[in-house]
Amino acid sequence: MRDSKLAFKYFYKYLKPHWKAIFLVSVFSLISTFFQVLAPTYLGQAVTKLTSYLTNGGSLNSFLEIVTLLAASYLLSTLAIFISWVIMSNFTAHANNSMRKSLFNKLQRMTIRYFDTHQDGKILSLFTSDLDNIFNAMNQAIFELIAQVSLFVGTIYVMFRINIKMALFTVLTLPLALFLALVLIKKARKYIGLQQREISNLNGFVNEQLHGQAVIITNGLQKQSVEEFKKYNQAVRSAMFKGQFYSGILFPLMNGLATLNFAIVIAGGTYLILAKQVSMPAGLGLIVMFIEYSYSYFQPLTQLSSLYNLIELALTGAKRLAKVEQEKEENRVIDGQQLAPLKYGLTLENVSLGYSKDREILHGINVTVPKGKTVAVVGPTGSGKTTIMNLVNRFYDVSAGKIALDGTDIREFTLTSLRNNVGIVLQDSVVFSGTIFENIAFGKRDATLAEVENAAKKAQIHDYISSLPNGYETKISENGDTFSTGQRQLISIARTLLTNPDFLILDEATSNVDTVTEEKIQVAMDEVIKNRTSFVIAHRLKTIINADKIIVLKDGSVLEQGTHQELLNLKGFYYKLYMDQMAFD
Ligand SMILES: Nc1ncnc2c1ncn2[C@@H]1O[C@H](COP(=O)(O)OP(=O)(O)OP(=O)(O)O)[C@@H](O)[C@H]1O
Repeated sequence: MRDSKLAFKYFYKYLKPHWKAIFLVSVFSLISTFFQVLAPTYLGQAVTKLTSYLTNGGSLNSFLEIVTLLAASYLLSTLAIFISWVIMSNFTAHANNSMRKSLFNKLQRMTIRYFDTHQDGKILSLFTSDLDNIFNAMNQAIFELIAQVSLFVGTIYVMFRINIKMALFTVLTLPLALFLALVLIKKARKYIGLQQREISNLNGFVNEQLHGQAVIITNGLQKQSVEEFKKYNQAVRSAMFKGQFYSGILFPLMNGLATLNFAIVIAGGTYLILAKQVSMPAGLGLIVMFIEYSYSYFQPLTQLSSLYNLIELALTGAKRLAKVEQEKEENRVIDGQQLAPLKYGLTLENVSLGYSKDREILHGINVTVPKGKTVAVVGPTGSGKTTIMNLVNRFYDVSAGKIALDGTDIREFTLTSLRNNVGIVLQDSVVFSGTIFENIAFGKRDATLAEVENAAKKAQIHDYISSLPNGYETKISENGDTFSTGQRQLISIARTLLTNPDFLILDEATSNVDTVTEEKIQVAMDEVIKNRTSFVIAHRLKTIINADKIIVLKDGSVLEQGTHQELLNLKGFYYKLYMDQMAFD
């Protein structure tokens, strides 16, 4: 129930600005219904007039007048529908646009924890299936709901005004129709919600598989992958079948009941004529009129039940989008301090972190990175190197202790000023679709070509870019095929050099690149850390032997620290790590 409230609130928020358009759509749909309800009375009267004219010489002119009114009713009803559709298509596109914009903006403000804990495919589903479902439902449901409900009420009212006995014959099957509609709609509701969840799970799985396709192929895991996929697909199929069955079966059932109703109306009308309760022309007119009415009060039941599927999908989508809107955002510390140029450096004081409450990853870390110095963090995989980087950039906040820049807790700076001054070169560097120029100038949109070239030269990637036929204007495809992993890191280093951050975190990617690129990365790294305060997360120890200080991390605690030589002299854990790597090289 609370979830439905959430969905309605969501719709209210995005439809409220369009209240004038919704009002106009309502007015025109009511006008259309009015003429639709009026038309059968003209139809009945036309039959009565025609029968009178044929049997006892009634006036042909009055028959023609009624036929003209009948045609006018149909025309005006269609015109009103047309106007509603024009208004509606316009405002629903606008409302959907605002929803899409808000979702994208919200994602920009979300914490990294959200992205760590939600699969990409599921997030993508919000844009594809959920927003699409909402758009489809808004387009069809708003008009149809108003039109069909008013048609239902209007038809019943007019029927009883015209002839109570005929009206009673006509509504004979109504209780059964309502009962069936309610039972089946309840069932459909359950399975359509399930269908959405299963589709989202399937999307998440497919997305994950696509990302890991190379691993799947190299390990010959295609078969397992297909087996796993079958389970997700089977779950979707099962929910889809039940959802579609219960919502789809309503349509033929209602049609069947409507046809049965025609027979009841004809029988009822014939009885009234035979019992001499109405004249033959009036009776025939009533039969035609009530067949039309019988159709027009069953039509809303049929339409609403087929709309139900659409509405349910939209409500489920709205619930999910509303929940995303409620997600915790990054605390941007809007009223915080601005970070001034670094004077002393960075300190980690007794820093602990657990991504979850029950498992601490870092335990009381103490590190100082003096201004202009390079501190390298080394340690076995899973020791917490990347986690430290996540903390300095405030992707996550410390569970205990404090990280300070020039003595001020980094939580006191505005997030923008902190992030503008802390540059990051990730191990798995990302390139975006666009030109190479745009990719390097990503953090400094107003950079000139000369500045971009200069950064690329220092990052050892200029020669490669120049060798491409379109140079800096070369378009990079979405998955960055133009560049190898190492080259992507060089692009990322060039990007960082251009923004010239005060403090740098560099997660080196030398572990899976060829020796030539490795050397280039080494030169680029030396260039980017020159005269800069930096943290280097090192996987290959020979890349950081010149660091001013090396922190050796093991199981989330600092085991040893010192210069390369000091640590070798210790003959401890670092010494062993280094010797192992040298032997391997
Ligand atoms: N977002 C996260 N949520 C929960 N646990 C995490 C998250 N990121 C890392 N961890 C856990 O924290 C521990 C330290 O991970 P981290 O990535 O910091 O290690 P690392 O030293 O950088 O490893 P590697 O050398 O393999 O990159 C690991 O046990 C990992 O499972």
